Amino acid sequence: MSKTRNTDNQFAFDLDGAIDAVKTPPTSPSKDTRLALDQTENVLELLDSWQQAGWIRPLDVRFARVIQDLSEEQGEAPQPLVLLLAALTSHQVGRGHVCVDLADLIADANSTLSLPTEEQENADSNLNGPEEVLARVSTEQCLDALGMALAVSDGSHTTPLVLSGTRLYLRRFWRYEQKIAAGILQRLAQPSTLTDPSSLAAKTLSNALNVLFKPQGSAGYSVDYQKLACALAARNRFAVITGGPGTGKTTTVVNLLAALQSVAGESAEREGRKYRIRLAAPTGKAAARLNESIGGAVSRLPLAQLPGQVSLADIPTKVTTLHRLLGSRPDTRKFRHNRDNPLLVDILVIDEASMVDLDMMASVFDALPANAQLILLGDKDQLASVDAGAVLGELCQRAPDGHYLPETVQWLKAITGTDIPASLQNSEGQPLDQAVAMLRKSYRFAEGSGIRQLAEAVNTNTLNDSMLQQARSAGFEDVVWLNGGTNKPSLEDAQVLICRHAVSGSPEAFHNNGEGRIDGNSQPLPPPVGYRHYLSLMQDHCLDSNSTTAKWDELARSVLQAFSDFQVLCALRRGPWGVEGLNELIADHLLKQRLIPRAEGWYAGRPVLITGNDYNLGLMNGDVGITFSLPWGTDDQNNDAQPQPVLRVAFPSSDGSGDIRWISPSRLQQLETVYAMTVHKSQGSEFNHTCLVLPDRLSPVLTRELVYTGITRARNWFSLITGDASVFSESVEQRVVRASGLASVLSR
Ligand SMILES: Nc1ncnc2c1ncn2[C@@H]1O[C@H](COP(=O)(O)OP(=O)(O)OP(=O)(O)O)[C@@H](O)[C@H]1O
Repeated sequence: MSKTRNTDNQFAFDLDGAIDAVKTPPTSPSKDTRLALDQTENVLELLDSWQQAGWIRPLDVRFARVIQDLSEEQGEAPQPLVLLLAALTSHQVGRGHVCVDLADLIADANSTLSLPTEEQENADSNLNGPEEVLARVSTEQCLDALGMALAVSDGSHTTPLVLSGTRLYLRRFWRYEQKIAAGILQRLAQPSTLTDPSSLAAKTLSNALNVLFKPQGSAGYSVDYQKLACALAARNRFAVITGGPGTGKTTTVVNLLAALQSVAGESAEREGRKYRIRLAAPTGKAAARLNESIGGAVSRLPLAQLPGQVSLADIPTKVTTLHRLLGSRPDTRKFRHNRDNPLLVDILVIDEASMVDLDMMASVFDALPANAQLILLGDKDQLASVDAGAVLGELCQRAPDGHYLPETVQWLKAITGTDIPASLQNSEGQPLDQAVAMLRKSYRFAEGSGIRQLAEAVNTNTLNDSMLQQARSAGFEDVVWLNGGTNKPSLEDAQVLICRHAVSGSPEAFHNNGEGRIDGNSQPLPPPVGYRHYLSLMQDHCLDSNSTTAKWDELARSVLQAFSDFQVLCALRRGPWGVEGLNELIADHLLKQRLIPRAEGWYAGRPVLITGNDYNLGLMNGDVGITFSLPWGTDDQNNDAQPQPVLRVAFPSSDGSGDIRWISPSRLQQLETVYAMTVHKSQGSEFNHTCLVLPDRLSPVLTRELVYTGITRARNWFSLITGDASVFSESVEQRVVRASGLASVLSR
């Protein structure tokens, strides 16, 4: 269809069906059926009413109005259906989708848009929902209307909306997707000296991998997936290594970097120059965690046995946040490093890549030199990023089945000596498949670990009665479903349970009272704890105004460490089962137990979560601090007065140095108390003991990915409290599917 300026009349034919449909809605005859797609005013009125009902954001309506204005400026009569689709596309981006697939929208508007949300569904509303408004509009009608609108293009010229097949994008997000796809494809197409197994580089790689990975003995895991992952990632300028908790992503990447430096050290072309490597993570918390684990892994490297004279200095151990790496600037989304000012780096490793949204990933590709290697690490099954996109999940969609081409299989055999299982081979595998590796064995959790079994069962949707029964009866040594025996506890009973558990961690509820376990290093594992653990440490210290800053720093470090031994996680924000309700409930209870001096405002012991990046203070979204009362402050109003205690919040420094930053509460802008944290916010963190609280009814937020992420935040102990026992299994049935075109662009 050619693009011409249109009048409403030209649309009459296309939209007849839609207008008709809205005049006689099939499902809700009592509603006002005049709101229709025949007039621009009607659609704008409808959008306004959806906004007033809280179904869509003011931003979504404004976007539709911008499209209207642009159309009018260009002498085009704004098309009602286009305005509606524009607002819905904007709404979907707000929900984390990259685009709207019109075919999905038309097939099932309700579940595609989640409008009205479950909470709003029960409200007494006379409104026509999208399902009713779009009933009998076909995908073709949408495509025709968009095809004729001047505000829409295929991306080849600048328009606010881009249509690609049946996917409708806001231009910005289409551009991000294109940039990422181009960055990946151009890297996958770059030739590598490692491709020829007889080359010096390939032989060095093979030798290095044989030093780094000793032959595996245990039956059933004779394939060393870590070694395969290293080989695949070494060969490609773009690679992804995915795996569940404790599958050795960090260990693998350290070995990979050592192997690559070996290759560089032996390379005549590089004259022995080693690669410039940077390590980054999306949040300060994730960066700090990698910082902690990577140092140990690097120190265990058998460097002396590696070819190429690799030294400790060649393997970085400092992890930075992506924002810092790219050079974020206050008040702008643009980074200091970009295409015109690329990063000075040969290899960039990004950990916890599931948390990286489309916007940030596009910025990474923008700032990366064209021949720099990018390696993404992460757990593909975790929740997707908070903002739009599910980049890692999409890139790893095919990872479980490998899809390795015959030439990849032969190359892997030559380099690693490993026979790739037939189930992972595919003569029609795609280029991206050849650069994605999945780690399949957990080294952190023992075979019998309940955390591991529960996480796997949730992930594969194979939860069964016997497993649930085992959790209820403390049959696992590390998992307990505290009120699993009650199908529908009263809110009061559940609240009492949550409070008690939050204080003590309920060791008595675990198998053998949580006694007698040993950790991976054969050391005794202390029983699970609750918040009393860190609060007692704070109360029992004997520091005073004569104590040095170093002593206070040391105390803050141990209190912060103790705080990370327990965390209540929940799915929702509002209501008694959400962070807001639970934070209040737990704080009140801790006050009653005299563990904190007050339950509101600022007080010693208050744990806080930073909820927005503050570049001036060097604090990042996700950073956790604990409030202390320090004895050496002075009254700001009266300099001659005796020193008064002052409140300061202790944050661990994000550079992994172990330093403590003491910040005055008045300087902190965006934060919340964090006795309870949403599972979303907990991504990238890990706690010795995690308690997951699920509400008394299902909502769209409760998904398999959320439950899996919640369980896998637990290192040693996991407890579950439910408002309704069935919500646990029912949540696992629901999936997060984000609309996006990245996988499809990459598979072309
Ligand atoms: N091949 C291996 N053989 C024995 N132990 C291993 C192996 N790989 C990893 N480990 C051990 O398993 C534990 C988890 O490894 P690692 O931290 O590398 O996993 P990860 O996937 O990065 O974990 P996370 O889930 O925290 O991201 C560590 O104690 C590590 O030393």
